[in-house]
Amino acid sequence: MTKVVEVLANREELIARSLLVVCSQIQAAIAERGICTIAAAGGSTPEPLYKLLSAQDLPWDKIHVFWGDERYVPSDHQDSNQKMARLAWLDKVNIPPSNIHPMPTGSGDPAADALAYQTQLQDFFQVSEGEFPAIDIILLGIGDDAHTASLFPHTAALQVRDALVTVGNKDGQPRITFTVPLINHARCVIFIVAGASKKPALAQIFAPVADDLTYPSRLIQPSGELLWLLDAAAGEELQSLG
Ligand SMILES: O=C(O)[C@H](O)[C@@H](O)[C@H](O)[C@H](O)COP(=O)(O)O
Repeated sequence: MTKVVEVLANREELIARSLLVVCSQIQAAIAERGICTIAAAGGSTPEPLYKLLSAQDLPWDKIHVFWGDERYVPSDHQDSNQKMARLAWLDKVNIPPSNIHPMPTGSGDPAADALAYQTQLQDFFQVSEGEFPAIDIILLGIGDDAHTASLFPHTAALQVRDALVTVGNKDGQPRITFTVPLINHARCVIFIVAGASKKPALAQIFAPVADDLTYPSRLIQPSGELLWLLDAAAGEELQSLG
């Protein structure tokens, strides 16, 4: 694993740097394999990045978009990560609809929808049961509680090691989420974190010793590249880490 921590002066510079990094990773994946697979993060931080991505001249027909997690709501719900990414980004670029792979949330059974997405991933990446595909880029954020994707502290999802996708739990509300092993098999994981509210969580995530189940982002230790892109409000005390 190669781990890089970059602290940018402010949120605007963080998003500008994130755009450069993501576009570079996309171009490298396409150059190497003719295709790029990228998993979008939810929440509010990445939205301005998605807006900038929508203005990029990229070979969208070679780019496949997945989601690392999804709230268990209809795709037109205000809380939908899919809806946010479509409005900010995917509705504005010439990407084939078949290149967009949203997490299903419509069956009324989160476990069934998680399994359905897992099957979609296995079919797309041509992997067998027990195998984990290497997604080129997985974008992540962290919560103030150090969760990432929908891997919340002290939830069952943190322990799942034999599935690609599972059911997350936020305060009793179901989510669909990538599992820790699927994220850790990515070629490149990029955390994009902004705001002073994330400082306490970052201190625990980067601490030499802390409880992984209490601070789930600690579990993200990919075999490939790990990039932490932070604004100073969140990461000023981590400047020297690499
Ligand atoms: O579905 C979600 O909400 C995200 O996947 C979640 O993990 C998010 O990345 C963090 O909660 C940070 O959210 P903000 O970017 O809004 O701070």
